[in-house]
Amino acid sequence: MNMEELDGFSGKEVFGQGVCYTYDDVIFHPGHIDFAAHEVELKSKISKNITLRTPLVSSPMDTVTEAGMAVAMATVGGMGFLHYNMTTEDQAENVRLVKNHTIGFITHPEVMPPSNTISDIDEMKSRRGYSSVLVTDTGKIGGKLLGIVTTRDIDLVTNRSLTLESVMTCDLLTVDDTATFEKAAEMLKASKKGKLPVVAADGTLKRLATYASLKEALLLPSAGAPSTDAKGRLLVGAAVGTRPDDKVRVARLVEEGVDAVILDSSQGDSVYQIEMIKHLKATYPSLDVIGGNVVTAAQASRLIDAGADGLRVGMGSGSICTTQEVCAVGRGQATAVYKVAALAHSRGVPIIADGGIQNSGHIVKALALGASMVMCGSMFAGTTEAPGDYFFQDGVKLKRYRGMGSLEAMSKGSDTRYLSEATHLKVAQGVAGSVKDKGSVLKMIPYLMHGVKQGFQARHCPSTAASRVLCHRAYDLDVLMLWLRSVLVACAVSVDLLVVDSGAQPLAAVSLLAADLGASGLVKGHELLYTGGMRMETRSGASQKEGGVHDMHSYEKKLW
Ligand SMILES: NC(=O)C1=CN([C@@H]2O[C@H](COP(=O)(O)OP(=O)(O)OC[C@H]3O[C@@H](n4cnc5c(N)ncnc54)[C@H](O)[C@@H]3O)[C@@H](O)[C@H]2O)C=CC1
Ligand SMILES: O=c1[nH]c(=O)c2[nH+]cn([C@@H]3O[C@H](COP(=O)(O)O)[C@@H](O)[C@H]3O)c2[nH]1
Ligand SMILES: [K+]
Repeated sequence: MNMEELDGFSGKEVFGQGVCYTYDDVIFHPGHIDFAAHEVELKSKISKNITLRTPLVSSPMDTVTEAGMAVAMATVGGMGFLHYNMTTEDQAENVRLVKNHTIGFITHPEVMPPSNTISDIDEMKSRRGYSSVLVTDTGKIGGKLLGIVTTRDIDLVTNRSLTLESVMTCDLLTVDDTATFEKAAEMLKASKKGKLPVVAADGTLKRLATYASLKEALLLPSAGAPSTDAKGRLLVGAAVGTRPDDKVRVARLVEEGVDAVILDSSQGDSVYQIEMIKHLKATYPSLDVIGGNVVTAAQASRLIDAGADGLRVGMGSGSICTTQEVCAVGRGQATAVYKVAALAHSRGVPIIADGGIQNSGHIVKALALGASMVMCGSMFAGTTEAPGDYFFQDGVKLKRYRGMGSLEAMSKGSDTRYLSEATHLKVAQGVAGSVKDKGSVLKMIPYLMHGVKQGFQARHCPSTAASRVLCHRAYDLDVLMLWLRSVLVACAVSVDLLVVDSGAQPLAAVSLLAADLGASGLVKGHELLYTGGMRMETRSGASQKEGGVHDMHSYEKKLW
């Protein structure tokens, strides 16, 4: 029995044909299931020194990741990367907000000064959806707390030009800022109030606990532990550029405690980026620096040589990207991930598959093809946590989503990056548009991850298989040998017991070495990939069509 008798093809065969493929072009063969989906462990590295429980990160785009998204991503075990289409001080402030966040509290509630009017709240409600505000002397968080205005204070008031000072409730139940989440939850429950401002000893407003935020924290669908640093603060990353000013920017972000930076470029293999990586690694040895974007082994190799702790892979695959159309460079994303991962794996550097993710199947494919982490833009755009206000168009609730290389994003702040120094011409490499409201990422991600676990279960990438004996009974010896071969390929170096009974119903038992114990499903998946045990094929146009919904008069696609 040899490899040729296994059905399908290895990654090396599929991606070595002179054609580049994307996620929808490839499909994996299922394996044999002998463990439950929830046993699949997806913890994985984003860079050499940072491991996340959920292998998902949000893209540094100005319609995707600011502090609110970064907090939510870290809350569910992933991580957010703050965009840098804002001043250094604003970005540093965003890092600070994430680092100071306590799960279950709202770190930046809506606050107004007492001189504002009820109509200001009406305007905020139509824009942001919130209908209560806290009133402080400065109109900001950190000011002295004076009162609260909720719907009950203003619903029946016809004169909307009255000041908040004249309608606010001043007799407030508050909690001091040293209180734990549990204490705040107890107080809210006992008081039956909806809002509990957190104040310092000097009466200044620190944050807010609400019935809804506590309920969310308590009832999240098995979110598990958040991503935290050594001090227990949420992890946060940030994007920066490769201009001289960006060195000053990184210095400020490091001061605020940023955990990793991404050098944000469509073509990371440049002298500018190599110089920046060397500078950052020499100046901040404990800061993880992620280079990119790259799509070839040669590009990856140069950035790894310069000292990159991780790499971001993808060029033109993003939903809002027009780089392949405008510049004629890029690569099909499945091929890019496979090729860069194969090189980076051999050098011990994790890679992030960036862009083109439309569903949980694409996440499975990215991870199974060698990525350790997946970065999404459009998937998380339009969620509650994404920056920007909701608006209605043709009765549909939408939020803006745009490429960082779109004219709209460039004119917001990154002009200097795009103006060709000699000609001062702007050429867009992305589009601006909108996406539908998707609710909260706190709800979306647990479902997405369960889909991914089912994918790894079907593909047979157990995280705990190493701790058990695998048994298989087959109706003939040939089929049994095929099964055995696939197990041996998957676990090539860790078998310590092998029994084959070739009786009427042949049976094989394999006991795997405990040395592998604790290896995640992802590590197992990569082992399968590089030993040829991950079997796959490309899909014809017709088979892709068959793989989607077809021949229905009408249907509703609901994932959870
Ligand atoms: N992943 C993808 O497929 C793509 C992503 N994007 C996104 O758009 C944004 C901008 O990407 P880019 O235009 O590639 O940004 P970039 O900042 O890397 O490059 C802009 C221009 O500035 C030049 N440059 C950079 N550092 C320099 C230095 N120190 N001195 C002189 N010139 C320097 C670059 O060579 C390039 O011509 C990023 O957010 C990126 O993620 C844009 C296109 C494609
Ligand atoms: O060609 C491009 N022009 C742009 O303007 C642009 N903006 C972002 N990106 C990249 O797309 C990724 C997000 O892709 P998705 O929406 O498919 O998740 C992001 O993570 C980026 O890698 C761009 N690419
Ligand atoms: K594209």
